[in-house]
Amino acid sequence: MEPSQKRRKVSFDAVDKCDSGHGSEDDSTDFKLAVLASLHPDRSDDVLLDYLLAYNGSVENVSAALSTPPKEELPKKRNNAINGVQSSLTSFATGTDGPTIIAKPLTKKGRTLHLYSPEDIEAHTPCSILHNFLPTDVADALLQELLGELPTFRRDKFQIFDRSVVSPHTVRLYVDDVKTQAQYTYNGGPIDNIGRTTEHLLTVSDLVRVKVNEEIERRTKNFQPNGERLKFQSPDEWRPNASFVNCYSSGKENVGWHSDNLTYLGVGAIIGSLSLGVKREFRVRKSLPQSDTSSTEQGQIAIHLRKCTPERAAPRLVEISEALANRWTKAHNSLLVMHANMQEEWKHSIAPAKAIDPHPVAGNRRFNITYRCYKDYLHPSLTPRCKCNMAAVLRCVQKRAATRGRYMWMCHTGFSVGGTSCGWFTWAKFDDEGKPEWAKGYKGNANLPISAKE
Ligand SMILES: O=C(O)CCC(=O)C(=O)O
Ligand SMILES: [Fe+2]
Repeated sequence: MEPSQKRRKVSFDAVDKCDSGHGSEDDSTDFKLAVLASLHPDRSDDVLLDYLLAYNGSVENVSAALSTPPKEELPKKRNNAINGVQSSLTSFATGTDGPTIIAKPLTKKGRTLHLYSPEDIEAHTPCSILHNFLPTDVADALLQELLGELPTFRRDKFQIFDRSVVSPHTVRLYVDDVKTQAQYTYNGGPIDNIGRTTEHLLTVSDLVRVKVNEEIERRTKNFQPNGERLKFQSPDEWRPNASFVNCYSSGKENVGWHSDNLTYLGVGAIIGSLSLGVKREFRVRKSLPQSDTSSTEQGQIAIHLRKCTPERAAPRLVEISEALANRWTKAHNSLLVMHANMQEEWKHSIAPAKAIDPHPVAGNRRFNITYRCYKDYLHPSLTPRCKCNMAAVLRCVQKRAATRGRYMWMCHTGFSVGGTSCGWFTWAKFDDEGKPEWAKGYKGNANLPISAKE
């Protein structure tokens, strides 16, 4: 079969469309969830998943059921509740002095494992979190600035099949060098509200740069095999030059399961993600290849993007409840670092919140500023173009066991409103430092085929 034909499967990257423009996905369940989340933003992912299972995966039937007043009862099919128990992973630690990496998944499909301490988070996910990151006045100034910027934020619009969908939160991309970076595209078209990095975004960018580089070093030394860089991880300093800013203006606003789009970030991407305003729950889960036993996903892990009080730092097995979650110390100002391979192997989301504690300045809003280091050698003027003559997008295969971990360039036009994909794709080649063939200093292809047979 021609590679281009394989790539026509629409489910391949649909969640990307629902997540403000920087995700990737190749799981049809997630694709369906993304469509449903867009159509029913008032329902949580968990509820939508239950409905999907109950209606045998039919998006149409779920949507009809959810739209029918009075609310249709959910047919009983699953007996495992989505929210099982919550635990601190500290209670699973093996008692060694150094950080512990757990080889076996601790989560089962359908369970949420809550991580409260930074130690738990970094030992069990490719993330590290720092609470109270910025000096208070700096955080406040940035928050005020972003509140002033809000009228320029937009909802992403994209097309799934013949349906137009809008993202369940608003976004804006800020770049340091408008002249060259304004050419970035999204969903196969130009981005019409790219802004120049504002004064406070720039001040904070420098603080984030220093901290993220320290965290990369710590991560590499303490958690990566032999204390070395991962394959494709750049040896260069991480220098943010763009920030993708998300605003969730109420508890209903959310972002569905996705991994961030690698097109400009490149392979082994690292992201510094700063939260301001209302606390919200961040969920991560590892993707397992489709051939892996009965389950294709682990249960999800919820990272609390807020400071925990000492008495909550290591709860043992505690029944889950929204009330418990809402009693955590209100914290904006946490910096989450998503390390190399997170985007290739994990997905993340912000689930809708049933209740939120308003923030004294932001009200019901939460901002998330994802500082990104867009590579000059991945500028759209340099990357491959599809048959529509549009800059292609870079994706990593997460699901298919035979090609998992391989990167590809592919046409993305099919998801722009009114657009049709040409179906073009080609496997991508990078050296061990994550550089493509056309980059200065490229040292040869390390991304060899996993399987001889394509
Ligand atoms: O709001 C967040 O914390 C996550 C945002 C996100 O996933 C993204 O910008 O890609
Ligand atoms: Fe993301």
